[in-house]
Amino acid sequence: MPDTIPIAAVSDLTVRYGAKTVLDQFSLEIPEGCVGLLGPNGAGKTTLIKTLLGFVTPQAGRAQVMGLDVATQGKSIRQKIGLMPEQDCHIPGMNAVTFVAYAGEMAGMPPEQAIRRAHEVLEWCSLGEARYRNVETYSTGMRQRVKLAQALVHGPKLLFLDEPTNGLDPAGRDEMLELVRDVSHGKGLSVVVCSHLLPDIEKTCDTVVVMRRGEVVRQGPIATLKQTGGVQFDVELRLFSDGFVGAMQERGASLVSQLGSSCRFALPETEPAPHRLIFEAAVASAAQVRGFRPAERSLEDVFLEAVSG
Ligand SMILES: Nc1ncnc2c1ncn2[C@@H]1O[C@H](COP(=O)(O)OP(=O)(O)OP(=O)(O)O)[C@@H](O)[C@H]1O
Repeated sequence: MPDTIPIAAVSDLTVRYGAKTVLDQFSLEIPEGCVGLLGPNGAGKTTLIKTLLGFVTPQAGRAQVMGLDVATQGKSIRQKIGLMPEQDCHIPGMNAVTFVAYAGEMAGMPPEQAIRRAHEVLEWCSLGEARYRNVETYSTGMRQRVKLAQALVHGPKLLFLDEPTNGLDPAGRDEMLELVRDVSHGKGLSVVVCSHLLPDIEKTCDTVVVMRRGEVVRQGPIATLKQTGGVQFDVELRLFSDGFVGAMQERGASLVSQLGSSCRFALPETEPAPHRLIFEAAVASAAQVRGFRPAERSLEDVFLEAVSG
């Protein structure tokens, strides 16, 4: 369970579309901070977000966002959150500043305040110079940034971003990820990012929730999920040495992988002092060890393991 206060919590939630059950007695606490919501297509991520926003009515269970009940306080929730949807959401014929200010008014801001904030937030999204242009004339990168601006204009405490880097080139993607990181780590907002791009999640999020077929199959801080439990170590040798591998094996370790002079070993789970074992093997085989550290799995490994189980 997360050790921070949940920004959203659902318990025993069941959501069906007709005869199709998408979430079945689903429970989850989303911690504060920047959280990645991952899962294969059809896992139920969008349905969960729609339910949290009060757009989909569950058949059973409870859901709360920032302490507000989704069933009875949907409007208050929508005024306190920002949503950057996956699909375009601009209004044809409207320029960016008018559109973003309109989004602010829809969230309950007085018109003058909404227009002032629209200018500020468009400037922050690097759209200051283009703010009087119709959004239809924008490039894909600019459209993504105007979607972020409309989600931020009313100063939400929680932001939902659905595929924020969709369709962006590498430069646009970096720019968007930097904005997301700044929002979540520099401005103190909680952010939930839905993305299929695991590197994007690693660059922006602290924790992840992995869903599969309407269930949570992994959850926790990315750094913790990537650990191999301290049982595996990466050892960097000056030169690869069969003698060193043999000496490690004699001490109960096994070679997991090798790339050039880098070797990954699985150590006995009961090994109390991995560093001593590595030094002893180096001395016994006259190999030069340049460094070693507990091995980490990639987020992709964590994800694949979670969704294939
Ligand atoms: N309005 C709807 N009516 C019927 N079925 C729906 C509806 N919306 C979603 N579904 C189905 O519910 C399941 C979960 O969909 P959902 O969009 O929540 O998944 P997702 O994890 O967000 O997927 P993706 O990554 O593809 O966006 C899918 O099988 C989808 O076809």
